[in-house]
Amino acid sequence: MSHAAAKPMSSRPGKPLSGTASVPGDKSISHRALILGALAVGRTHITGLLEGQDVLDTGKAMQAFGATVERLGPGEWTVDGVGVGGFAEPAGVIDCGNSGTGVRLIMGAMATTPITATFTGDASLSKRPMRRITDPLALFGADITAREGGLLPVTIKGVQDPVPVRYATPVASAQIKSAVLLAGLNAPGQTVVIEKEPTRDHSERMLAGFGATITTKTTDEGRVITLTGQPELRAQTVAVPRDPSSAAFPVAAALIVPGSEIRVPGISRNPTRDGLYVTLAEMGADLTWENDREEGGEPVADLIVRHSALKGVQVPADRAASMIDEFPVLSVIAAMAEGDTVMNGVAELRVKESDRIDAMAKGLRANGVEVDETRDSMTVHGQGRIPGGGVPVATHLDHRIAMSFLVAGLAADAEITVDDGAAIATSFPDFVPLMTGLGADLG
Ligand SMILES: O=C(O)C1=C[C@@H](OP(=O)(O)O)[C@@H](O)[C@H](O)C1
Ligand SMILES: C=C(OP(=O)(O)O)C(=O)O
Repeated sequence: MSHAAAKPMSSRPGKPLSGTASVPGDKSISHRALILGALAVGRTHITGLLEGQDVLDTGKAMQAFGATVERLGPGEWTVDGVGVGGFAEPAGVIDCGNSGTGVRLIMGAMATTPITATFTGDASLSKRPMRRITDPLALFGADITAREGGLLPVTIKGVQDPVPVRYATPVASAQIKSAVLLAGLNAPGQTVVIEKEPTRDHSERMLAGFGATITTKTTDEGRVITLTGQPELRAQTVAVPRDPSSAAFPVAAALIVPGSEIRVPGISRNPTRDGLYVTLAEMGADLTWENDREEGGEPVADLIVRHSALKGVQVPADRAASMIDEFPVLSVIAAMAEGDTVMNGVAELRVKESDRIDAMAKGLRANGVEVDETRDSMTVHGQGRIPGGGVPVATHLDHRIAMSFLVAGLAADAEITVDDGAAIATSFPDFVPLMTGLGADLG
């Protein structure tokens, strides 16, 4: 992704949306399936893998560390793992492209093996904070150098005889938690992560699925996750469920385009990922869940969404982690609602692929929507309409900013343009055909 040419895109109001939106595999689970597959003994077989650039970059990295990663067909992959502690030293630099999850989890996975690796990424990833990962990895004994400010490129000299770590995450972040747990895999004894707010628990679920001993207890300190180090992970069959964060885009479009009704099958109902859906219900969204079931160790259901008259709400800070990637598109939905929507406790949005509070506020204002922001909150003054017709929105290599504004244009009074939609391929390569298949006018 590092040198992709800018790709201006636009969307405009049109007919109601209808049909089935089969969104791709979950990005978080896809990264973890490749990484744990690489650390297991035997051949892991994955179906429904997200073939977005972020995940493909993680697959390439696992190859560079000595695993064999092969594509059998669409979404169907195998990983022949090297076992915990079996990573080989990569011959070249590990380029994680646009992916915070990829780079941070892989740093954790290699830091307790006596090999050296250098990590880079694109212009967006190169601005994102890495000390939050390198600080706890240094506690295991890894020797780490970073560019000034704790930024990429980062070089990690993994430690031969790591010590286990007890670490309280300073911010709610599944990436920090997961990096520490993955490093703890090759440390003797028990590695403990404590998080005040629950964050997505895919690492815990999948580590248990691959045979690790891992427990989670809720205490006064928060969630205490304890992993017993040096397990033999055994290869698994992983069916990746569909991504609720990708589903948020067609769901949002159906809610705000008059006359729409769509079906979105197989959406995760994992409580660590469902904050957007809780919020939408409070706003008055017409959501019907059907066929509750389990897929790939995750609770899922099918969702039917109809266009709805929505009202603004207060989103509490303690819900932020469970919908952290959905705030950009929520701010579009909020603009189409009546009244103010206040999103609290969202400072982490400032260190994603872009400063998402700033990017959404500027793009919405340019398209006639009033927005206020503080360091860790954003308020959208909903007026039941988005005028649109603004100058092209700057997306800053951020897929979710691009998709959010393309959804906004479907319900705006006039066309909305983004300066660059190339980054959409990092998480949702078939976004355009999926949306046009529902009847949307965008591209
Ligand atoms: O662990 C993960 O797979 C992710 C965790 C979140 O990041 P943080 O841990 O930085 O909040 C999220 O924003 C990202 O898209 C995926
Ligand atoms: C923040 C995101 O991803 P990452 O941190 O993996 O780049 C995202 O997909 O919205």
